[in-house]
Amino acid sequence: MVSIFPSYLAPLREALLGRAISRGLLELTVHDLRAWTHDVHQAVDDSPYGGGPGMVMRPQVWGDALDDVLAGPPARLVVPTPAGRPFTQALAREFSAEERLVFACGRYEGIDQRVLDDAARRVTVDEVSIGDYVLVGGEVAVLAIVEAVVRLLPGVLGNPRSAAEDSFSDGLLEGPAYTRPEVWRGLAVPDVLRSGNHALIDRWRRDRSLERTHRRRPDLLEALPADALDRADRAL
Ligand SMILES: Nc1cc(-c2cccs2)n[nH]1
Repeated sequence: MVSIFPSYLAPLREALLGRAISRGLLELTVHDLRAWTHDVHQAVDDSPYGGGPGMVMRPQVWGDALDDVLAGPPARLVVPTPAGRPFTQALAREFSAEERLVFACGRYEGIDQRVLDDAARRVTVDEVSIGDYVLVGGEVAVLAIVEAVVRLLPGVLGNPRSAAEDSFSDGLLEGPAYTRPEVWRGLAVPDVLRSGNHALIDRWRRDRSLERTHRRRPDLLEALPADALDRADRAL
């Protein structure tokens, strides 16, 4: 990763991801973009051509940084931006199959477009958005993207079934989950979950997923392939 706030990416070395690094399941290197500045002020941005608010990140600095960081084994350049294509679970899976990913953390007003155009001459460049809202910099987006990608790597999650069964894997939202105690503040766990009848439990869970998806994300239902819903699903 390349960022002007390298410490913003420190959380990637905590907990699950930290353990994956120490277990050699992945390698993480954070570079300070200012290492590639040449002036005494270490300027990384400048006013936008054509006027307008904010600053744009300078091509020379980014160009030199990416020349160095993209050198070595082939990599895919991921650039978080509100103007990017949506980052989805499918894209997370695609990224998790890559040998190497390089993340460029820019500021909201963006990196000079020529940096991405020049990089696209050598590597695949993915401008991705983690949602329709505006952050100040790309670092938070990189934290989210890296967590979504790394959890899919073999051996990272304790239980591989989790990644296979989490929300979006079957195209539906995850339904409600419960654990002990059976009754808490007068609220009881649905009886079916304590019935031991796993066919019934699976059906109930599927129904809750369909219900929740229909209510909260009807767009996901529309996007499902025709054969994804069986007769029992459609009866819901
Ligand atoms: N989805 C999304 C990305 C971003 C930013 C990336 C870089 C600076 S701001 N905001 N929102």
